[in-house]
Amino acid sequence: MAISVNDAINIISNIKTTLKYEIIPIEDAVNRICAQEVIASSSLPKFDNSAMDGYAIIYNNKENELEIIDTIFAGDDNKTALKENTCIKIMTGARVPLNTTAIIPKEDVKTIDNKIKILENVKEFQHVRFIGEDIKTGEKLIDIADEINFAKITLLASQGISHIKVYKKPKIVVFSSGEELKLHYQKIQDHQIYNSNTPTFIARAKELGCDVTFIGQAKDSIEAIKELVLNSLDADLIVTSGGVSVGDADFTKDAFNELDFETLIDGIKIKPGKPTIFGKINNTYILNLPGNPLASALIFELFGKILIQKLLGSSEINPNYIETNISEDFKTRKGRITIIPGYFNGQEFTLARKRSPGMVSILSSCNSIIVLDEKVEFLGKNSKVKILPINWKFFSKDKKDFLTYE
Ligand SMILES: Nc1nc2c(c(=O)[nH]1)N[C@H]1C(S)=C(S)[C@@H](COP(=O)(O)OP(=O)(O)OC[C@H]3O[C@@H](n4cnc5c(N)ncnc54)[C@H](O)[C@@H]3O)O[C@H]1N2
Ligand code: MOO
Repeated sequence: MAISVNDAINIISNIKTTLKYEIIPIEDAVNRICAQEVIASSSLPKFDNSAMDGYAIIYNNKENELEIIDTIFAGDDNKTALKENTCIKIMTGARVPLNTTAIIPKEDVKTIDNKIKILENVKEFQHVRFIGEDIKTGEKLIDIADEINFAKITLLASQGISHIKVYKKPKIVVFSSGEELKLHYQKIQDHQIYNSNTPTFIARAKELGCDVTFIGQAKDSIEAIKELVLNSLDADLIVTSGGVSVGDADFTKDAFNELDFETLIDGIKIKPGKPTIFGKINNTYILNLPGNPLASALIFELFGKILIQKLLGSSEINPNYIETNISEDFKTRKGRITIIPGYFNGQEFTLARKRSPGMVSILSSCNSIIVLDEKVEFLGKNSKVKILPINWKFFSKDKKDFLTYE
């Protein structure tokens, strides 16, 4: 029996996973989920250092002419200390000499022979970068289940960490069933269509960080589907599409049932994609999406992505949203929660017009979805909506003014 969207989300969010880990170079860790805590073993800066090319001085000497007694470069292990009315020439990043209480940028002094005279106002401790002001020893830098991105790699590298423990990528197997389907590289006849779902979910699961295998296309028979499933039981997740409905050739359900399939979801009260099935055989989860391409892609965006976040080992499993307004009036039939794709241009969200569940044309020009409550019948232009981003490298073909605020 079909269950509510919230119940489906709860079931998926609470599945048990057995995460395996591996230790990899940090350069390869981008988009992976961290399987260890990372605690800072050294402070950053490691020592008080200069933020400017200039002169290290004793603040109270700022009105006097100061004799240049030494030069320190970044990386020098210089031990010279400042004495009254002296200064030391210093480069950005170099450790400040003992007694330093201000750095004077080069351009703010006049040099007379081997002395400097300061031309500008000086604040005590200006341009000194203090030990630990960025990172303190013992501070937690990365948590278990955090996703590693380039900026976390900055943290790791800045601590001299070369390898990191991450969860193994989940293994996902994708196949489709349907006698009418041929793969995109096969010859087809007039009564046949290309299988666009399998390449779609292979691509999407890869984008989302999974290790994906395509195992072929099942003929519409219980035996054929069983064989494909049995061959895939070392995977964490099998994603299939088609064969979930009530047609005379919809064998997927029967095949699963003959394989001790534990049903966790048998239909979701949502439009499109109601006949979605989710369950497991042994330790392998199975997401059986409807055959209709838009329906299956939208269901994958809403539920499949949560599932993959879980299988990746991420702690971020709750879809987040952006509030914006819709660009035009919208009418719908109430009664079922509806997923609608559309385009958010940074200011407003425009709902896709062509969005029948069997279509393929629209998602390629959408960047987000909304999930509308079953009570909604009408939304006026400028009504608030909550959009869930699909893929966000948020650039635009149009030039946008992101500098001016009114
Ligand atoms: N009597 C009823 N008929 C249908 C119902 C229903 O409740 N009662 N539900 C409809 C809904 S909703 C959906 S969704 C579909 C689900 O059907 P299946 O999952 O069994 O999928 P198929 O029948 O195999 O295919 C549906 C449609 O999608 C095309 N398709 C399938 N696989 C692919 C693929 N890999 N790539 C591209 N296109 C694919 C297929 O050719 C069909 O046009 O059932 C409704 N019927
Ligand atoms: O899943 Mo069906 O495509 O709701 O129309």
